[in-house]
Formats: sequence, structure tokens, C-alpha cells
Amino acid sequence: MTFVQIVVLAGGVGGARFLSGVRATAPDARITAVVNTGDDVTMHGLRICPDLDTVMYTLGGGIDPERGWGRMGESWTVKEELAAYGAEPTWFGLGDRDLATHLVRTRMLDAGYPLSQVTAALAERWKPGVELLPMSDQRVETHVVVTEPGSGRQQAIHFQEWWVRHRAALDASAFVQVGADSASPAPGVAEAFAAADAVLLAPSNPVVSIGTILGVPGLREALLATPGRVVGVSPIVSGEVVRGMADRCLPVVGVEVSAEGVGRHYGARSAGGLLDGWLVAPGDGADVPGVDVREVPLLMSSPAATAALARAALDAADV
Ligand SMILES: C[C@H](OP(=O)(O)OP(=O)(O)OC[C@H]1O[C@@H](n2cnc3c(=O)[nH]c(N)nc32)[C@H](O)[C@@H]1O)C(=O)O
Repeated sequence: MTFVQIVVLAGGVGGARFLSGVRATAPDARITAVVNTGDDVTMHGLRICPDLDTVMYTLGGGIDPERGWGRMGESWTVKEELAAYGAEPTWFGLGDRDLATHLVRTRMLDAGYPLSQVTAALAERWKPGVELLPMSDQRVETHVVVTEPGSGRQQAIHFQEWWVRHRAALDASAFVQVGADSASPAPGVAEAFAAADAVLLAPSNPVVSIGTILGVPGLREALLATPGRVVGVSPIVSGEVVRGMADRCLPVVGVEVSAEGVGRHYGARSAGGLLDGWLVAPGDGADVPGVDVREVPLLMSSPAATAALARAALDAADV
């Protein structure tokens, strides 16, 4: 029996929701999620993988649906106790339930297991229904070069500090993927691309999620060699982000905050870029030379709408 094989490149909330739509619309397909780990961080001695956990909890039914991240029914006792000790950082929300995931992950990593195997072990509990792969087993951490407001001095801070602590308010001049030079795609990533009938770029942050995944040496090349069509979903609707602050990231890399801007940034596969197809919202009519641009409803406002978006992406991929 042959299965349709689908690979999805994903960041956090948008990628997780999109994956739930792909799973719903293609229940018999083999789906592989290649997930950004550039947002990963160590805090209080624990290794935290926000995007992997968001995808795992969302597909496993454990996500807080309002926030879109973290655990449903979460409590914050440990966070409050850490703050009472003055243990920094106090600006990062580690929930009690969530902590168990980070404890298990950290213990396994410290014992020498690679992140891909740790992720597979965690997923045994959540049964996400997709193969969940980190983009790399090596540590790649996004840092942001910012200008200190007082001194005007430039310094690089961890992405989470820029994003969560400063709400992306500090002016950024560059994103740096620390560790990327010596990273390689995690086991299974290149194989998934090689067998894929479709590769989908989820509506995730084009710079610090999709861009970071593609920055892993060898990964972009493996993707471009895929026999499947490559279709992306615009995270920008009517010139605005749907959630988050990608509009603070895109200008840093010289990309216009529009469906057309992001589509051109990814570029046509036929011209050395990534895309065969690009989904934009009705009325956004992007001109991306060499790419099959389709206007479809892009908001993942319900499970049905999300499945319809995923179906449109698979249609554009001829799957
Ligand atoms: C840093 C963070 O990146 P990422 O984890 O990729 O973020 P999100 O998954 O929260 O959002 C990324 C990106 O996705 C867009 N988005 C969100 N919901 C929808 C949707 O229903 N439809 C659609 N077409 N795009 C969506 C959103 O605008 C964001 O730009 C981050 O950027 O927050």
C-alpha cells in the first residue's frame, strides 16, 4: 500500500493549527512536521522547545486553545515561587504542567539522547498523528542584534528575550542563527523531503521560523530536490499579521509586510527560490513571478476553516 507523503515546515501556533488541518483533510497520509528549534532556550536549567511543544500539545489535544501555546488547565505555582526567590528570568511563563515536559526533555538530553529521539519519546505520550522532527539535533539559537536605548550600543540578545521580555520593541538590525554553521538536518528530514508528494510551508513567521529552518545547512537543498510541489501559505493578510509580531521581523531582512512581499522573498522554485504555489487571502492578489498564486480564505478560525485551507494547499500541490 502506498501513502501520500506530506512534509510541513512549521513554527509555533500558526504551524500547529495548520498541521491539524492537514491531518484532518488527509487522514491517510504520512505527515512529517519539520519544526523550528531556533526559539529554543535554556531557563532555570531546563531545555525549552516552544515550537515543538506547541505542535505536540496542539496535535495531542493538550494545548490551551485560548493562548494557542502552553498546557490546558495550567497553573503557575513554580513560576510564582521562582519569582519569590528573585530567580531570573521572571519574564518567561513556565507553567507547572509544562515543566514536566521540560524536565523529561532535559533529563534525556543530559543522558545523551539527541533532540530528535527525545522528541519522539515525548510524542509517545501525545500521539500527534504526525512524525514530529526538530529541524536539527544540533543547537541553533536565534539571537537578535539590538540597539540599547540608553547607550546606543549594539548587542545580541536571545530571541526570547527580545520577543517575550521586550515585546519586540527594541529596534533590531539583524537576526543571527547561533550554531547554524555546524548544524545539519535532523535524521529523517532529508528522507522525508526525498519521499514527499507535497511540501507545505505553514503560515509561520517567514524570518524566525521558516527562515531559521531553511538556514540549517543542507536543508534547503534537500527541500528543493523534493519530487513534490512546494506550496506556501501567507502569514500576512491584507498587509497585516494575523497574530504575533512578524511585522517587526520582516523589515529587518528587507521584506515588505504583505503577501506579495513574503511570496517574493520565498521566490519561485523555477528561478532558484522555494515555491511552486502560494496561497494568499481573497483580495491580496500577489504578483509572484513563476509561482501559481491562488486566493483562498486564509484564516484558521475553526477546525473546518483550517481543514479547508490545508485542502487548498494540497490542491495547489496536486495532491
Ligand atoms: C515568533 C513567532 O513565530 P511563529 O511561531 O511562527 O508564530 P505563530 O505561529 O504564532 O504565527 C506566525 C505567523 O502566522 C500567522 N498566522 C497566525 N494565524 C494565522 C491564520 O489563521 N492564517 C494565516 N494565514 N496566518 C496566520 C501570523 O500572522 C504570524 O505572522 C511569531 O511570529 O509570533
